[in-house]
Order: sequence, then C-alpha cells, then structure tokens
Amino acid sequence: MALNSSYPPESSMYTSSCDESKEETQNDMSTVIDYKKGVKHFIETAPDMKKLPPDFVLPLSANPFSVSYAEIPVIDLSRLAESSESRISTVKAISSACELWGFFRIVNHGIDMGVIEEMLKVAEEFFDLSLMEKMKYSSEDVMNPVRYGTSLNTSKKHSLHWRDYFRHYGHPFHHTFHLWPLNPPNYRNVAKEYLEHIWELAMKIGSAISEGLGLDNGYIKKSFGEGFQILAANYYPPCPEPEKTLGLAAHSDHGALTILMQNCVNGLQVKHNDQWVAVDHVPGTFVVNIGDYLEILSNGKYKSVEHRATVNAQKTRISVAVGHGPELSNVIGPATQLVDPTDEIQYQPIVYKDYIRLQQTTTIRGKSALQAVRTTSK
Ligand SMILES: O=C(O)CCC(=O)C(=O)O
Ligand SMILES: [Fe+2]
Repeated sequence: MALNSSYPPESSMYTSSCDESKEETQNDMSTVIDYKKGVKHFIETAPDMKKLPPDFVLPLSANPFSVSYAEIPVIDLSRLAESSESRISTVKAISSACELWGFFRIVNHGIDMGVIEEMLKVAEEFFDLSLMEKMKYSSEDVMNPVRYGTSLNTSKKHSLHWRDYFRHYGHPFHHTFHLWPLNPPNYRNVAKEYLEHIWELAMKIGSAISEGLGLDNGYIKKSFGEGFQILAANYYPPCPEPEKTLGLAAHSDHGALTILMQNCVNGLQVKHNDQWVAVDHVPGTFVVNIGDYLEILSNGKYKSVEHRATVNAQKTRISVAVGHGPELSNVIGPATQLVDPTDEIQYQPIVYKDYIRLQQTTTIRGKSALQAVRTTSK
C-alpha cells in the first residue's frame, strides 16, 4: 500500500475511543482524545501509556525503521565566495545535488552555533508553555500567519501523527512580527535573528541554484518579489510503539527551499530512487531541500523530494524547518527560459497562496498538490 495513496483510513479521530482491555486502559486512553491540544499534552495526561492509541496507528506499508542510512551530498558553502573556479564547481555540485537528490547538507554556512542553539531553546520553551498559552495560537485556518497545532497541518479529517508544531511567517517581518508570541519572553528577538540569517542563506543558495539552472544569478530572488518565509518548529515527543506511526507523513514542501535544523535526535527520512533512506543529524550543519516551487520554476528539471519524520520511544525530537518562496500574491509558473519551444509547460500557473492552501489542506500528502497543477503525466 503506497503511503501517499492510503491516508486517511476510515477511523474517526474526532470521537475515537480506545478498544483495549480494561487493564491496558488505566491511563484513561478510553476517553476521547482531545487531539487538538497536542501530543505533548496528551502524553503528559497519560504518562503510563504503553500502547499507541489506535487513532495514531498509520497504514504504513513497512516498518519505517527498516530502511538504510544514506549520506546526502555535502556542500561547502564558503566556497561560493572564493575564486571563480571554486564558485563554479560549487554551483555544479549544488545543481547536481538538486537534480539527483533534491536534498543536500551545507557546511561552513557562516551561521554561529549559538544562534542555532538559541533558536532550538526558544522553540523548546514554546512547547513547554502551558496548554492555555499555546492554545491562544490554535487555529483551523491553514493560512493563519501564527499557528499552533498538531498532527498534519490541515484541519480536515486524517489519521493522527505524533507531532505538535508551531508555525509562523518570517520575512518580510513587518507584516506579522507583531503577532509572534511574547512568551517565552525572548522568543521574538531570537527567532527574528535566526530567520534573518536563514533568509540570507536561502538567498545565497538561491543565487547558486539560479546560476546552475543557466539563469541570471538573481533570478530566483527576483521571482520572489517581496518574498515569503515560514518557520515550522516541530515537536515529536517520545512515543510508545514508534514503528506504528510517524511524526510527519511523506510530503514535499511547497516553497523553493527549506532549510532544516534539529536537536540531536534523528528522525528525518528522504525518498531517494523510490526508497526511504534515513538521514542522520550532523551537529552544526543544515539540511537543505528543494520544494514544489522550484520544481515548477524549473519546469520539472529539479524535482521536489518527499520526506517524512519518524519518532522514537526514548527522546523528544525537535526540528526547525524554514521554508522560502515568493510573495503570496505572485502567480507561479515555469521560467520561460527553461521551457523548450518544443516542450510544453508542465505546470499550470497558480497564485502561490492558493497553491499553499491546496498543499496544506490535503490529507493525501505525498506530492498530491503538485500533481493537481501538472499539465502532463510525465
Ligand atoms: O522534522 C523533520 O525532520 C522534517 C520536518 C519537515 O519536513 C517540515 O516541517 O516540513
Ligand atoms: Fe518538509
């Protein structure tokens, strides 16, 4: 059963009750799971939970831990600023990583470890806030600029995933900065500093990718207009029976580039040549992946790549993913220079905001949103 074709199963997550025996339900799993409060809250109210509640059991085709480990391409970003020879070879390495993997790791990126650690710390502090405080940001609207939630991003019915998240828009800050939380007290300053550095990094990588595609090196940045940045902090608490669920189902990201960092707990898996492979954490590095916008812009030369997150029984995993794309009102479509006159445009133009809404409201995951705007079945 393919992962992306089988969600959601028919069980309802809204009113589910547990059908385990009495002994096994001492932790009150037989009560309705008020899933909107989050998995962290849920396990705190059921500390002796030994079994995964049925609503979290996903129809996986195989044990998600029966995969091999892979080393994704490593790019030394400092070489982009060196002699033109180094720059050219780095641009080539990035281009080949985009084509073959859609994922790469960056080292020597110039962002201080302290800035990364501070961001992780405030993300953790956010999830440690009281439920009441976090619920202030709970919303059914997937386009809400600040949003606390759990499971997938969508408000539609789906099987539950073992994850809580906190998302908010970043650059251009003047639109939504005032909506960011004031608690934890230093959240705004730390997140803003982090997002400013990450935006610069994304622009640097975007310029190399533009060059690699044979475009002007400012092409992607220019296509962004004012641009759009979104931070997603993901919180994956320890899970009983982690082999039966996921923190995040297979999906591709909607933007051009996502820059991901995490605490020291592994969990990221990437689909490569139709196989899931685990990508280990390397401290001080970022994992970069291309999203649907870049697949569309390159008219399919680069493919956005499906990825997912596993959870584990012992440790909380926290990841911070920052997506980058064009301003929300831009119409997105392939770069005309990349459409061969004999070839057809492979993606219908669509307003980026509408595309995000489409991608965020699907419960089918995988690359279903991109498939919906494709003009060919290639
Ligand atoms: O937690 C991870 O490693 C992946 C997160 C992710 O893919 C996302 O937030 O889009
Ligand atoms: Fe993602």
